[in-house]
Amino acid sequence: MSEDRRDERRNPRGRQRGAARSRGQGHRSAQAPSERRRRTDPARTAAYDVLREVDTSDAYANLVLPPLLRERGLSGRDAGFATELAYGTLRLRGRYDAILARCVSRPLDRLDPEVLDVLRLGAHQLLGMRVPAHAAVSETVALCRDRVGAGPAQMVNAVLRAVGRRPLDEWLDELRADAPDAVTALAQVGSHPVWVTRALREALHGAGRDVGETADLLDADNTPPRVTLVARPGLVDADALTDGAGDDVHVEAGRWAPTARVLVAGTDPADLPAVADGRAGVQDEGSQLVTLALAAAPLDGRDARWLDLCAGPGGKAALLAALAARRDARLVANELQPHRARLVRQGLRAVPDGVVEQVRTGDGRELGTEEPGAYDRVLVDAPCTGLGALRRRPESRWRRTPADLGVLTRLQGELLHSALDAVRPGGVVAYVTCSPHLAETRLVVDDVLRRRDDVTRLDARAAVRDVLVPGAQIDLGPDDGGAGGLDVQLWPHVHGTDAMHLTLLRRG
Ligand SMILES: C[S@@+](CC[C@H](N)C(=O)[O-])C[C@H]1O[C@@H](n2cnc3c(N)ncnc32)[C@H](O)[C@@H]1O
Repeated sequence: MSEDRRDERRNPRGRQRGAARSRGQGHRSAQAPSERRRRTDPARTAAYDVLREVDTSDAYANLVLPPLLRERGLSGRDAGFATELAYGTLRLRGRYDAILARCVSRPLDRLDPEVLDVLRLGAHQLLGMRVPAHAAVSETVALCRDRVGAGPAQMVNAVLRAVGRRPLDEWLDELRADAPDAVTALAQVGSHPVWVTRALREALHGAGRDVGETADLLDADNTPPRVTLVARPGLVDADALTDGAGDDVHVEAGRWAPTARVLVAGTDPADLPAVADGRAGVQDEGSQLVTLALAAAPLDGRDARWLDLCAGPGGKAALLAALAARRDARLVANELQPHRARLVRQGLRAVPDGVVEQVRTGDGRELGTEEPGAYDRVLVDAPCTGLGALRRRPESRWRRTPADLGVLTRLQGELLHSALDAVRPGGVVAYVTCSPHLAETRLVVDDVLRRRDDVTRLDARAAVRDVLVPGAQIDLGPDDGGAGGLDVQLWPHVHGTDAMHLTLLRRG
């Protein structure tokens, strides 16, 4: 640790902790050595503070952590440690709670939330990071004394020693053996809520895949994705994406989308000039694929006016606009939330003048009535549970509830109806969700189709295959001849993308 960092370690009276001790001039308190308040590690403290903020303010960890690291001057290895500790603990919280419940004498929901978060942080250091057991326990006990108080420190010490007595594999075997059923076992080991685990298992089955893949899917959700960039066609050549960036920035081609490049070295994507000026952006490869597929879907007649019905924050709108520019088409981007509509405008800044007809703020459910039959291609990237992007937001799986589904599926159905009214006869609508949940994907589409006789389902798989990197062989699941054989469902554990769903529909 640098001298600068040591200088920041001051006790509440402004005294520097640790420095006096390292000079051998430590003031001895009247407390026994084991009770003496220890210095606390700033990286662990930062991770703890993030967990508390996420718990008490419903904050997103990935918005809380970076400014907190900056504010406290944490960088390099300390910042990396704090990040892995905070995000890893949030992701694997369900697994650790199942293990901790075996080491704590009372139910976990009777512990103070602050103490439970300290225990989770200790469990992640012991079982999920390569922190030596003695350091994991003693540093976490010190954190407990500093942030929560001396009272629970002894209990934290005893519980963490019990957790550290066995390796992770043994704990997981025990969870599997003792779980009341297979879904609970998967949920505990894979650290997902039981209802989410069940829904993902059903979604795999619904897509014709083996439910035995569920554990791999949960594992993939527990693995932070690499940063994927989109080179917006006509605005920047994908092979020139890193031009003007430092020598330490390296990208490699995406697996599926010709527009995709994966950041394999270098840090902040915003350091790339093409990203800074909007010719490129950060975008999951699955999002790129479904957008490219909508633009490529076969269409007879006019192809001049495209609509993005739910555009905020604008990743797909920017790709659509770049594609529209090359085809002399114009794009209207609609978004309900004014602040997200502003983000859409910002995301479209590199698109040539005249291509974006309008960024409008409004309820997409009304657009079909306001502008019937006015568009040739429409994207409905519907608001959804986001169960397909759990790997991006460490805490999100614990926030969603099954009750969210009822509200969302009604909205999704209404937006799809509106889109089908807004497209001209012969035009194409893409229904997209970043969730594989059957209630949000196939069931929404089937329900809308049952109520209308002017819509046919198109072969979305063929449209996706048409836009792939030349030579790429994509496994889109078995062709069962039904809707599952036409729709596309991508998976993190199979494709390395978010679990995006795509249905393509033609009106008339
Ligand atoms: C999944 S996000 C779209 C992501 C976007 N296509 C992208 O790639 O950046 C769904 C968006 O729909 C918006 N939304 C929610 N209800 C809406 C409504 N009734 N009409 C239009 N947009 C709505 C949300 O505010 C959110 O920005």
